[in-house]
Amino acid sequence: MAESVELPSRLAILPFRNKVLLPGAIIRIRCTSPTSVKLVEQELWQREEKGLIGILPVRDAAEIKPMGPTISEATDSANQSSKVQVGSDSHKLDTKKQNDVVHWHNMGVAARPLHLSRGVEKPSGRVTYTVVLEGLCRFSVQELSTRGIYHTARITSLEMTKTELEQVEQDPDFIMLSRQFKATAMELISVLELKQKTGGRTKVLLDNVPVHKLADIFVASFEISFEEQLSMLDSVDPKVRLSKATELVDRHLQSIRVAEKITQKVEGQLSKSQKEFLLRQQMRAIKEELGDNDDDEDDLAALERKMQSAGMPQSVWKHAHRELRRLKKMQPQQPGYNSSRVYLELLADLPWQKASEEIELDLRAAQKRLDSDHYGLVKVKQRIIEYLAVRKLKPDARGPVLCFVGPPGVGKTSLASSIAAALGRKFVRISLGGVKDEADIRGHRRTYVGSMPGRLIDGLKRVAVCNPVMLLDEVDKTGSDIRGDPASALLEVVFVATANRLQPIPPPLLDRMEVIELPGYTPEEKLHIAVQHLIPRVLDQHGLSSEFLQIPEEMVKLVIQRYTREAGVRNLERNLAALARAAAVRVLEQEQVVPLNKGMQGLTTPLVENRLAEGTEIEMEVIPIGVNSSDISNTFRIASPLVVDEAMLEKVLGPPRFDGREAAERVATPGVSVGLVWTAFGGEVQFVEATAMVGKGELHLTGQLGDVIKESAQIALTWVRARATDLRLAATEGFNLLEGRDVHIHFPAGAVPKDGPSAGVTLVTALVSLFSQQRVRSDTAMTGEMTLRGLVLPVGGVKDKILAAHRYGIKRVILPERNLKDLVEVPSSVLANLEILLAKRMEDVLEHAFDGGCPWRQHSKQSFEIILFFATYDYNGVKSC
Ligand SMILES: Nc1ncnc2c1ncn2[C@@H]1O[C@H](COP(=O)(O)OP(=O)(O)OP(=O)(O)O)[C@@H](O)[C@H]1O
Repeated sequence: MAESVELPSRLAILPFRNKVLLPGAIIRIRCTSPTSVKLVEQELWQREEKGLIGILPVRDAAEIKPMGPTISEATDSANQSSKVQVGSDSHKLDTKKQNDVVHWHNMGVAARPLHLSRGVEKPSGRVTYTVVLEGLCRFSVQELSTRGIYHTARITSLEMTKTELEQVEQDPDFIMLSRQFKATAMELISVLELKQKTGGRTKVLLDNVPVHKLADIFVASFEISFEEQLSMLDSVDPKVRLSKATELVDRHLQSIRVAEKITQKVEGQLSKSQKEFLLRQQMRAIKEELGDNDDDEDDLAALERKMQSAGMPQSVWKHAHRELRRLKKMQPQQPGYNSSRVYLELLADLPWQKASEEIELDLRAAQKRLDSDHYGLVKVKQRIIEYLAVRKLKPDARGPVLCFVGPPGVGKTSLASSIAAALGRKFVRISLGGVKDEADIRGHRRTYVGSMPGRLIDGLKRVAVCNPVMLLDEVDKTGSDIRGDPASALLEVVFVATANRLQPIPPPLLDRMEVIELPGYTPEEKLHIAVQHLIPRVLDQHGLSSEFLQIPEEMVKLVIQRYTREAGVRNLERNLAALARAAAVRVLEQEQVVPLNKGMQGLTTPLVENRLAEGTEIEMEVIPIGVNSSDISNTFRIASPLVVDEAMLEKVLGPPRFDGREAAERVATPGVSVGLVWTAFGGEVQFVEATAMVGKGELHLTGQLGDVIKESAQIALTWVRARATDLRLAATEGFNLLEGRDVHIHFPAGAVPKDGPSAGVTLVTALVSLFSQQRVRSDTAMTGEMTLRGLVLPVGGVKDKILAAHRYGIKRVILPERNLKDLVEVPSSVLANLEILLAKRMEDVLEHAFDGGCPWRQHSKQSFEIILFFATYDYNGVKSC
């Protein structure tokens, strides 16, 4: 609360439109206009010693009513040195057209800042200030002029001197008025105390604060009109002020009392309406007992109207109408009434006639759209364009279902939505993941209790047009069980579908689809996708722009190498989003806060504190007056954007998740080999661990494995056992591991399920490594199937597997010889970093997989040397031995 203050002779003036700040009041304002921002910047923010500013009420010309003395000024910012004289009565110096004129009150209140914070709005970079001000004392304006783009005023303080105050306090009228005011104020406090359980500290005020100040404080704490606020401000004479305040406090008190009465009355009425509700419920029950179904009849009539206007085709209408007639004859309590009704409601809700208007298909525009949404994928885009071309020539052709197959995050869904956009149709995605019941897609039979429409119908209802592009997401994830085969329901419709793998899609469904494979991306492709598509999109989604955040290519590469190891770009996008979120926080952190030396607590009055604490504080935007905003529009821009560096990567994304040393660490002990496999996540590097223990020669397998891989493991073990002699020769200490031992093979690949034959050579290599006790090369991964005779057979998904090897930093890949032709699909940038070794027989694989070549060939080399040694010995004439 304000102690007596010395005012300077000139104050910078912040105009308040239609609002008055009274002495003792506290107000929080947000300055956004260039004038007020400049004023706060220069008068408060940049000053060491925060000064005072003047708050002057103003009002627009349109609002003019007879009021106290005013000053008028044309809002002409060009007139930088304009001076406005203050007159004695109502002064309107209308120098410009009426619209531009604002009227300044000639009396204001000096205020001091209690709290000051600076903010930068994104994405414009506009600076704003939030200031908490405390009104101190009244002043009158002698002369108003401008300083730059804001106003200043020569002022005279209207604060009473100590002697004047002492004199007033002796005045019997003043004493009487004081008593009256205090009594009313006390009454108000008691009422508030009851209502809000506060006020204890307010009572203390009554005894400690001079009563003429209390008058302002009390009036400032509740809502009164602008006119009343002005008249309170104009009450320089303490007696006038006290009598006005008493009147206003009393009125406020009465209004609280009236409000309370109304609340009580409303509460009474509420219980009455509850009573009514109960009675109505009872009445309804009685009516139902009597079979008096007026309400239901009304409802059914409404349903019929809805059905009529739904535009159903004739055949559907016939069926629906028959159903409605049946429904009308039923009693609501009858079984089947509800399901029949829900069914008809659904029929009436479906978008039978509502279609998004198909735009004339422009293939060039479609190509442009696909190109602008997706980087690369040339063949895929080409196939889509062909598909669209056929649609254009024969719009009613039941074309094939396009099925995009590929690992997660390679753009399957977004390609489908680009197709919809190119056709000008709405897009709806229906997830089929986990659907086991055919009825989930097709819908239940209506006679089934709790029957529901299927996901397709649901999708149609959701999208509300009858010709959307429907994306059947994850067709490979539908299961089939005794309740039917969900895939068979899909045969009836034409859509775009996606799947991660082809294998689980039932052949009849696959037959109707045209499969377009989307392999994973190379690191270079990921970099392009990130720079051209993901970063701009992520920045936009977070309300940022490159003015705020820049992610250099080098850093994107690090994110790709160290934080992701996926075939697609989904995690890359997530990591970029994490950086954008962190940047958004930093941008907001630039909003600096200056807590001024004198804390607010000691200064505010409990009454005003209450208002702030209860969130009812006044938050007003200070109006721009006399300002041409272009003057300073670009003054406050973010100095420099935040540029992501390695330190920020670590801070936001954590320590690197992948470091390229994994393979070396895993194969440190004999019995582990590095394979390339194909999973639902695309090509993957998978480690196979083999170990042996005392047992009956059994094979144990663990990991998420399908039947085919179990068979591969059996073949591998048989093959290795058949070469037991060679291995025995090769093994140093473990050569008898094969006999009386159980073998345990583990695929430690977490939750990635693995089936298919391509781990055959990897399994053999792990076993040979175990039995020969030799480590495999950590820089080499292999793929391929084998027969019992050790013939290495080709495998599928070569491109994806080689991309995976590249992601893991593998340098050599052993590949079945007959897969050589598949290498044409592999980007040359990847091949340039890899040594491809071809293998025809299992021995070729082993030759490449171990450092010194196939372990038993090494062994036979050693034996040969020993034999030679003996021969030499013989030669030297030790025949006698
Ligand atoms: N070639 C590309 N160019 C631009 N953006 C791409 C490209 N490939 C993928 N994206 C973006 O990567 C994100 C993931 O793609 P999308 O959701 O289409 O993957 P998906 O293949 O459908 O994955 P899922 O199998 O998990 O459904 C999207 O934001 C998509 O726009």
